[in-house]
Amino acid sequence: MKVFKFGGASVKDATGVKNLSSIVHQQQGQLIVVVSAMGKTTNLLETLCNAYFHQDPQATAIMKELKNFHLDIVNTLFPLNDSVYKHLEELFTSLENILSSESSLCYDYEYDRIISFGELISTTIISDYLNMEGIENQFIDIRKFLKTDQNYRNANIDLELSEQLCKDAFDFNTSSLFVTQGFIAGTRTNQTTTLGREGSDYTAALLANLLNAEDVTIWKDVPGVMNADPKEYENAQVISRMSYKEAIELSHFGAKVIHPKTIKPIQNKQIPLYVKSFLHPEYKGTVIQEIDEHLTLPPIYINKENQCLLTLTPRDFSFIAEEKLSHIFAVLAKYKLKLNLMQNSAISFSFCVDGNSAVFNEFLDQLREEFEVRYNQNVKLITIRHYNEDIIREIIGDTPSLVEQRSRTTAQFVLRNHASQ
Ligand SMILES: Nc1ncnc2c1ncn2[C@@H]1O[C@H](COP(=O)(O)OP(=O)(O)O)[C@@H](O)[C@H]1O
Ligand SMILES: N[C@@H](CC(=O)OP(=O)(O)O)C(=O)O
Repeated sequence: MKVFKFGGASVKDATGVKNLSSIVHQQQGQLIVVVSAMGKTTNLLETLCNAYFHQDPQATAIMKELKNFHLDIVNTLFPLNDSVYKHLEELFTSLENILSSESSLCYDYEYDRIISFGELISTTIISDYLNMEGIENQFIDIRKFLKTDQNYRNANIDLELSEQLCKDAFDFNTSSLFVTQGFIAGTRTNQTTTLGREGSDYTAALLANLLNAEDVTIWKDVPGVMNADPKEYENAQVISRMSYKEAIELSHFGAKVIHPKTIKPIQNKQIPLYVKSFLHPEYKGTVIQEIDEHLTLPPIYINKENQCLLTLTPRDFSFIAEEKLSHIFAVLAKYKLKLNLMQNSAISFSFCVDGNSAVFNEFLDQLREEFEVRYNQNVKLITIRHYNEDIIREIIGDTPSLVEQRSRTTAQFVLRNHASQ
């Protein structure tokens, strides 16, 4: 059995759905197709959720935009009397019922039940389209089988329970093709949860792990994992082979092409992961797998924008030692902020976190109770794996860095953004 994952970019319009259908059609044997919300639907649903939660009348207009976007795609793909319209209407009505009811006080809970409609709608359209094209498939509502705790917006999988439920649900004696949602899941009591933004890659990896897939293919709008984001660096080259370790490091440092949680489930079962172009399925793409021999990789360049560089100094001039550090880490954990770089001296601790967190001001207030806090907002963190001096010169030039760090394989630079200078 294989797992294919199609992201929002690959199913952003009717052509994308037809393209998915042609890729799936060429596939022989048992297959699970994991799909994300179409195009930028998740972002739109985030604005809908905010409007709903804050009782903003804009919600009606956003709901209309959501419907029109999907109906435009469906109108291009299906005849007018197709049952897909009824299926979509049911989903739109469920969402409108949520919007017309009073919200609970828990934003994250409301977020997950609203945001999940992106994937429910896309998979409904895709499953119906494949069936219409004669590619018989079974639609699975993954929320019933991929079980998590109640950590809404970044839920943790109950692997044991999910394995048992998924093995029953994905019964290849009943169908050789299943279509299901990435990114969303459910609690034991059937509340909807999500796995963290861009988490559909992770769903594909989890299903592959739980069901012992032969391999996983993530279909992207790029020809594979490249040595830089091709949108930022026109000479970017595809890397044809890469170890799990390299891939997890790249995604950790912010290469957006693979979600960071994707690698562990496939590495644990030694399942190869292919990253391929949905526009050119004939290209080889990248394979990520266990690689014993030493691979010489080109310099790989990752740019993480919108970072905040903070420097903390204890108010009483005491050392930044274990106790202080553990307090800082506890505050970071409390606000669910991920450290992207850190550096300390006798009485200061500097670190980068994503600067667009909604809890950022609260986080600062708590740190200020004990530390003097200085920070630079909107800086960028540049990571160069397998660096050499030439590439550092090419990428960084003589731009002064706010912080610089080098290990044997990785060089990192925190730079001011030109726009914010
Ligand atoms: N090293 C890299 N190699 C390839 N693509 C990259 C890299 N770093 C960032 N990207 C970006 O990742 C995008 C694909 O990921 P993403 O947008 O999450 O796809 P999807 O939403 O379809 O899953 C590409 O369009 C590309 O701009
Ligand atoms: N739709 C979700 C999940 C996801 O993984 O999307 P994509 O595969 O398009 O990155 C999001 O945008 O966060």
